Amino acid sequence: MSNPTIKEEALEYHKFPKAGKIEIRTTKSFKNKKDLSLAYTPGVAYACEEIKNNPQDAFLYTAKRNLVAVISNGTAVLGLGNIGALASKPVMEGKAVLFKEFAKVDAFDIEVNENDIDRFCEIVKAISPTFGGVNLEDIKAPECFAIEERLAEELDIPVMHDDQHGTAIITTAALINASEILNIKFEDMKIVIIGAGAAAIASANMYKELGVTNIVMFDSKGVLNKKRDDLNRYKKAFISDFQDMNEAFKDANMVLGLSKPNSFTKEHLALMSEEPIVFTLANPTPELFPEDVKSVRPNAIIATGRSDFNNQVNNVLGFPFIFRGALDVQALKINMSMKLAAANAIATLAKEPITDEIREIFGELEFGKEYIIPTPFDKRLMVEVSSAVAKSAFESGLTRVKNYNHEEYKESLRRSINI
Ligand SMILES: O=C([O-])CC(=O)C(=O)O
Ligand SMILES: [Mg+2]
Repeated sequence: MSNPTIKEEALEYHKFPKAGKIEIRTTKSFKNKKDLSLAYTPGVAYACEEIKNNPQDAFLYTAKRNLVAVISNGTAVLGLGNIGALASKPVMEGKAVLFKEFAKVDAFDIEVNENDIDRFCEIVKAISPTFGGVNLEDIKAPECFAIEERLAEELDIPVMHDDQHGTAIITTAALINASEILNIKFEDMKIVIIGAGAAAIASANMYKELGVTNIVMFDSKGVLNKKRDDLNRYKKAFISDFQDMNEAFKDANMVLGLSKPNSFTKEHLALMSEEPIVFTLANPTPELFPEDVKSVRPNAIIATGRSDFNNQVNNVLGFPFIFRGALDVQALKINMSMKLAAANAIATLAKEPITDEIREIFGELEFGKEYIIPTPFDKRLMVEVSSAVAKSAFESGLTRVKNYNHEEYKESLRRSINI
């Protein structure tokens, strides 16, 4: 990851003109004594009383309606590992920036010094009244699974572990389009997954929903198969009959890298089908760089998690818009149907001609091997993904709002970003 030019620039970026990347702004007029009496005492007490009598009114009188908590304990930060809560703060502030800039969602970053599952859940539950949604971030597996399951069950606001589902949704969108370009059916695919952490398990679960059955998964100790006696229940769900990497890669149609640099090699790629799908998503340094992939499989469909190559498969395409949609219908949960709706919306958008704005930033892009998913700057993501999520939440009966008009909602999203 060592890159001296960008390092200096990045540190300057974080430091000036003000330390960090976010600040709080007020949304109401606050100029005189009258404003003071409305915003603060005595006026504020009326809003408190309304909420006390009807908790639902918090969505009317407070920022809860548009506020997401980005919560981490810093145990699995990017590909940097367990760097602790404080050191994770730049990433969490970064997520708050993306929420705001891409989807107009307000987000507080909350770094929690707590690795124990029970205590972590208690902390999140205790602070949850503040928020309309909880985005769990960079929490290591397997703890992340129990934490998300419990919080999703016990809270009445949507909870999503971004590294699991944000990433899974994007890799699914990319897989949907890659398989269409290559004309391979999901049920005929052999998929190798390198890594068995949060994102890997969630991606594999979504691929099963698409109809993929032949998945072989590796963790840092090797292939997940019957011989292993050290697997937790999440990994056990993905044991296969394969014995090693060579056998796994033989004629495989896709490899999904969610691991670390060099966790598989060009020699492995050379065993794959002639036109494989190769997603090397370790951040910030991919398992293999695109030029290495191309050197052995020139016809591959390649994606990384980074913004400096084509096909950025990164959860930034998902979480801002998923929460936008979930917040707008006051969703109670984020279920599989909402996630699949998001993945399909992302996939479909890549097939639309790009806008002039995108052309100015990225040059010409056309649906195909070098452009399988939209860029994060595509404003239409907010319209398409958020509305797909909102509609699916409503149809699943998981919303507080009682009425939902899909076309009206889409129109309001378009208006809010002037497209
Ligand atoms: O932050 C990113 O680029 C994607 C992500 O969530 C991670 O790598 O943990
Ligand atoms: Mg993350």
